[in-house]
Amino acid sequence: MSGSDAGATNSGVDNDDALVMRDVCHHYVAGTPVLRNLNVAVSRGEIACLLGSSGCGKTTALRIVAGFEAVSAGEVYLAGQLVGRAGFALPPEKRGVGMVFQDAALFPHKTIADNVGFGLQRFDRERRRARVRELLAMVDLEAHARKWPHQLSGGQRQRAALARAMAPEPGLILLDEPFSALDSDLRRKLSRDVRALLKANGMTAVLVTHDQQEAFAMADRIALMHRGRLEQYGDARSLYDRPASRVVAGFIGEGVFLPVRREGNRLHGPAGEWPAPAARELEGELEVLVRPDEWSLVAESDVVGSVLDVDYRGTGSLYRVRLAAYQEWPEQEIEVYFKETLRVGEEVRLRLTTPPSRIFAKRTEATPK
Ligand SMILES: Nc1ncnc2c1ncn2[C@@H]1O[C@H](COP(=O)(O)OP(=O)(O)OP(=O)(O)O)[C@@H](O)[C@H]1O
Repeated sequence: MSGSDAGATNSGVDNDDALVMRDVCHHYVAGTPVLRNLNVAVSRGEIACLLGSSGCGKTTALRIVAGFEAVSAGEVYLAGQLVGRAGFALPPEKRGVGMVFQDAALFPHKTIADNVGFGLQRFDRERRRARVRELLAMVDLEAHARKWPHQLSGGQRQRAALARAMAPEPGLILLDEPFSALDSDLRRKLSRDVRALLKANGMTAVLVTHDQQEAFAMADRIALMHRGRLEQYGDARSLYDRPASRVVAGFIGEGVFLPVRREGNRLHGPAGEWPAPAARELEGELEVLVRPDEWSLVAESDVVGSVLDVDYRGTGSLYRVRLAAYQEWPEQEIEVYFKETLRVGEEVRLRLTTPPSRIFAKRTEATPK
């Protein structure tokens, strides 16, 4: 494909989508795929997040969108325009994409104001000054306009980097682990602030992080990646409540997998028995995900456990409990969350408040983690 194809649009791509990654594949080393048929679309004004553990390919995906890496197969569209496919990659500077990196990457020998104004060369002097002032006010750094980057705190530098990326009003902002160098309180605050700023300015953004809390705090939709594949793409609630796979269930939130067995229309396990779901493909040896807040303490129950340890959480505590053998099921460790105070070693009687709904085929040695 020639560079002149860069302006081509594709009728199959929704023009409301700021970004479409369609069946994107990538490898650095032949035979070792890093991205496998990745499909992600981001609507205009939306904040999306690529979430996953280290090495799952999220930074590679972001670099492909920015134009720093080419795809091996598949296509990338920005605002309906084809910008990447095998053998063709529109250069980064022609993509209208702003970037914020983990370490801010401000120019060390430019003031904060000059950093923010860097992408505004096409503006005349007065307009540029006014826009820089507006942006510095937006990220609450007016008082620091004449300082050098090393004179700012980490959080201030990230805000300056965001202002620099937003200055030319790009169609898309990419944020690569932007808060990972900051302490957890500041991360939380900055995630909220940055989301509010992006939303107030109608910006579209893609965030990369391995931190679920950050993804939940910032993103409208989260693409959970694992080993180069997309496991699920949806809002935080759907990932938490309705994980599409065991990988998602294990990555998002707390909880343990308990073994269960289907017998006819009943599920049997170490914490009782329940009606089985209709899905017939879930047969034989299965596992259910049980969240810590899905247990209740009861006076009467055959499900008995003893408290192993306590993680105090302020409004309540997360307890690790060892269930005694129940019917033919051996001992199991579970996590339970209660407001009640329990002592280590105390015996507890438990019941699941609702029948388990997140049911998966049991993982075997051959199943990827
Ligand atoms: N330039 C490169 N050359 C060869 N292999 C690479 C290169 N960059 C990344 N990889 C490999 O590609 C895979 C995906 O890396 P990538 O950085 O995209 O993952 P990630 O999910 O962003 O991880 P992290 O959270 O640790 O940054 C990893 O196995 C990594 O070792």
